[in-house]
Amino acid sequence: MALPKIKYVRAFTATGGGADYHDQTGAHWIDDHIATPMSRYPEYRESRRSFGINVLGTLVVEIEADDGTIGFAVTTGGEPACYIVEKHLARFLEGRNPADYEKIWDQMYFSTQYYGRKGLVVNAISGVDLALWDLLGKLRGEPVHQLLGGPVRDELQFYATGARPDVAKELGFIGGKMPLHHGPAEGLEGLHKNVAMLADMRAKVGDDFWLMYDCWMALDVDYATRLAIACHEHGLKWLEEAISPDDYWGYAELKRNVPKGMLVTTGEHEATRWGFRMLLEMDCCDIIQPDVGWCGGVTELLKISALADAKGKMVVPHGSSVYSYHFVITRHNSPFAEFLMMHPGPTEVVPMFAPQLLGEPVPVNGRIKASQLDKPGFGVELNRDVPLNRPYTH
Ligand SMILES: C[C@H](O)[C@H](O)[C@@H](O)[C@@H](O)C(=O)O
Ligand SMILES: [Mg+2]
Repeated sequence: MALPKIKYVRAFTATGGGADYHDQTGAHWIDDHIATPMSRYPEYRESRRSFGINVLGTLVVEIEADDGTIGFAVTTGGEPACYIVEKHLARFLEGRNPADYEKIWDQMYFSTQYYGRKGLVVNAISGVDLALWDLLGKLRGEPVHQLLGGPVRDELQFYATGARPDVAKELGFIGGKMPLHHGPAEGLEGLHKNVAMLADMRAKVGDDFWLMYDCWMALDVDYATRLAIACHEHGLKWLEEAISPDDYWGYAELKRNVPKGMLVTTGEHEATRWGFRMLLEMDCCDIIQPDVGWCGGVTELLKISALADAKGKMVVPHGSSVYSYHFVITRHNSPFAEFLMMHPGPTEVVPMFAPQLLGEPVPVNGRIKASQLDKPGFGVELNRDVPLNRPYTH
């Protein structure tokens, strides 16, 4: 059955949380003195918003077919991503068959390679690719996970990212990943505080609940090694994104340095099959964590995941709501998923991309059943009460 052609591609911005989940107002655990590469500057140490972690905002991509069906997706990118979608990428979609996602992806990537390859440009490509898969699912009347080969398990299980693993345990999650608060610029005193916080949380959750640290690129190999060794007695399951995503050599060294039994993970700020091939072939980590809204979309994540599977590595995508859930449930080497706790405490489960997605499923007792992901496409609709701005047209 011939599918209707793509008629329009439109790009909008939205602010206030959602896909750019760091774009929060008021007191929130996700902006509470968290260590970053900017922590070496005291004026930028207290708040990540102070150095602009939320400067982009959300990119909303809409793709409308000839028959009026609309696929959409949200990711991080804001106004500059809108420009790239409207002025550059749209030409490779309008008039095309929505099922031609391989050729469309190839043309989006290689036409922007001279100024893209990672970051904002690949975020924009990812947003278009996700909207295309949403449209394809809606046109075929199937959830995206079915287009990817279908579930390999009956439910997803989640670990929770946030400042309260003790609450996450009560809520039924399989583990808790905490933000690291102190980096090298805060010296030995900061290192001791990091270890003490883990020890305190271990005492609260008991010996078997997973505890992880997310270091958000803030450390160097020496500090990360010392932190890993000091945290080992408190059962740290993994040290995440400890150093710069560009320092593949540093990750390979850190992975050799950490105590046996502790995992090194990274990848949320890596992009494309080529970037992840580097992480895998240089043995940088035990688990790769691509964000499907930043790494190239579903079309590219399929390739990244197959690379990792061939090397016996797990792929646990960075928290990206339904966009990763539909993928994770179809892959054996993705045995669990991340749920980012976006409640300010966090003491409650709220939809990760709130308020942008209507019908966004949330874990109950730390799980989402495959049957909850059975609507066409990614199974969500754009909340039209969220103010949208279309800064460019073509
Ligand atoms: C909690 C971390 O600092 C980031 O805010 C988080 O978004 C990301 O690193 C994650 O793995 O969820
Ligand atoms: Mg992370």
